[in-house]
Amino acid sequence: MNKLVIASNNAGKLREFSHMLQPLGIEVVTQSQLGITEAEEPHVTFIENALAKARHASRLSGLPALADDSGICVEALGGAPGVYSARYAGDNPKSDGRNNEKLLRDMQGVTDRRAHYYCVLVLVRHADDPQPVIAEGEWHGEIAHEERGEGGFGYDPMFWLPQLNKMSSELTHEEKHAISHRGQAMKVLLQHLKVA
Ligand SMILES: O=P(O)(O)OP(=O)(O)OP(=O)(O)OC[C@H]1O[C@@H](n2cnc3c(O)ncnc32)[C@H](O)[C@@H]1O
Ligand SMILES: [Mg+2]
Repeated sequence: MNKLVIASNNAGKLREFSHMLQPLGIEVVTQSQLGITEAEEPHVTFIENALAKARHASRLSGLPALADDSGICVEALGGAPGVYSARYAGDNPKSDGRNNEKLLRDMQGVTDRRAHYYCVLVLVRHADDPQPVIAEGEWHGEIAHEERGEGGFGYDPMFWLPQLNKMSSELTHEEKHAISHRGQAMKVLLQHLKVA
């Protein structure tokens, strides 16, 4: 398998995937480059949404497809926004800026700031693949009291890493991949595929 379609329209994820996969000589094409529209994400679990996205892109492209479903889960909010992270402040249109503002508002006066990112990656070799390759990762930190930093995407300007004394938006690509939910999941996925 040397060509893959990435079943995502999130520019931040796509940047991270190209950093991770290009050095391995895997040719990647994005679903939007092939004119494939976004899949529905109607499910309440990350894994079901990731499978739906991967199968959709593979069916329409005829290629193996890699999907990522991810989000941030905040302890004090009972795990929200979770699977709804991309559309926390509404989906017309989805906006990282408005999501972060809403999260800051919802966390006003909350002292327990613990949160984790979760990512599940699903690779299907063909649309009806009965044995999708599945890998997951978690990354623990805290929700900051204000936004900071220019790197990353999504909730990164709010995700505080106490051990590093940094926001995840202040990490380089390499630093983020070494420890992030997506970096961990990718490492496991590549082990399954015997690529790395
Ligand atoms: O479904 P696709 O097309 O891949 O793009 P999406 O943005 O809708 O992606 P998800 O449905 O998986 O929603 C995940 C959201 O969680 C957030 N998120 C996930 N990983 C993140 C990361 O590494 N850094 C910052 N935010 C992240 C970000 O807001 C995403 O929009
Ligand atoms: Mg999505």
